[in-house]
Amino acid sequence: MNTENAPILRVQNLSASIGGQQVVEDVSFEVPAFGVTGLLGRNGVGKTSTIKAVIGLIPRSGQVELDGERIDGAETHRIIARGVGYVPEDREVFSRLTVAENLRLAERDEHPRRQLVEDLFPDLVKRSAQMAGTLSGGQQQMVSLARALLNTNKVLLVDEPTKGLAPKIVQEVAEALAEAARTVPILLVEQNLTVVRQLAATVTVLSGGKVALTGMNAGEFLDDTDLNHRLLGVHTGTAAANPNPAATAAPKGA
Ligand SMILES: Nc1ncnc2c1ncn2[C@@H]1O[C@H](COP(=O)(O)OP(=O)(O)OP(=O)(O)O)[C@@H](O)[C@H]1O
Repeated sequence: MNTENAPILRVQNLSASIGGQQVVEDVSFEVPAFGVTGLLGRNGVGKTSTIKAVIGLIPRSGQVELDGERIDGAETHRIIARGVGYVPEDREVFSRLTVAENLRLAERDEHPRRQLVEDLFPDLVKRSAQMAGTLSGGQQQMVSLARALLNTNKVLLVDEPTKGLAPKIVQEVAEALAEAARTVPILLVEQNLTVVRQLAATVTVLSGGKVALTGMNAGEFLDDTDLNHRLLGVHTGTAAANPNPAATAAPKGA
């Protein structure tokens, strides 16, 4: 049970390799039990790999505690069942199933939170009979988020939810995440710094597979032009700037 101020997720000395190459090196950080925590860094620094290592999708060493209990020895499906919701970068909807079928397949709890999901995503209710593969990128992102929110999770790991979406849809996804964060703490990998500023209380920043800073107030980080330039490669002041221009330059299907 989470006691006040105890982190919901504690990652210590996490290392992971892909194809024999170390992509996460001795990473330690905590995710508070409330609100949104940003996991930031330039392209290729190991953000996705860190999330995958936390849930055992890639081989890892080190210690991961969920709500005070070790999960680093467990298999991915058991970690998910213990309350770690995962919203992957590429959304991974079942394109040949309907929206309703995608959601039903994700239901794990005896009493899935259908009402919450319907309230958050009214558009998905209207589209429940539509094949998920024919949805826009933004709508697929909503399906992906909705699937994670149907179950009662202790924490959600959300990987680049606004990537490739048009600005208006980015805002819709951000608002859905803000609502979701009222019910579950979120670790958010996000390149869009406007979204980070809007949602995150604190940030951990990776650089070259290692932690460059952790637990810093998000607003203070984003206001620090030098830090932003050094760690993200962006000049802020224009905190709306995106360190990965491709992420907003080419909205796909949104
Ligand atoms: N399947 C893979 N095979 C080989 N190398 C990989 C694979 N996936 C990731 N990597 C490498 O691991 C490193 C970390 O990648 P990762 O996707 O974790 O970074 P990231 O910070 O999430 O990047 P991005 O912001 O571009 O998604 C990179 O050098 C990448 O090239």
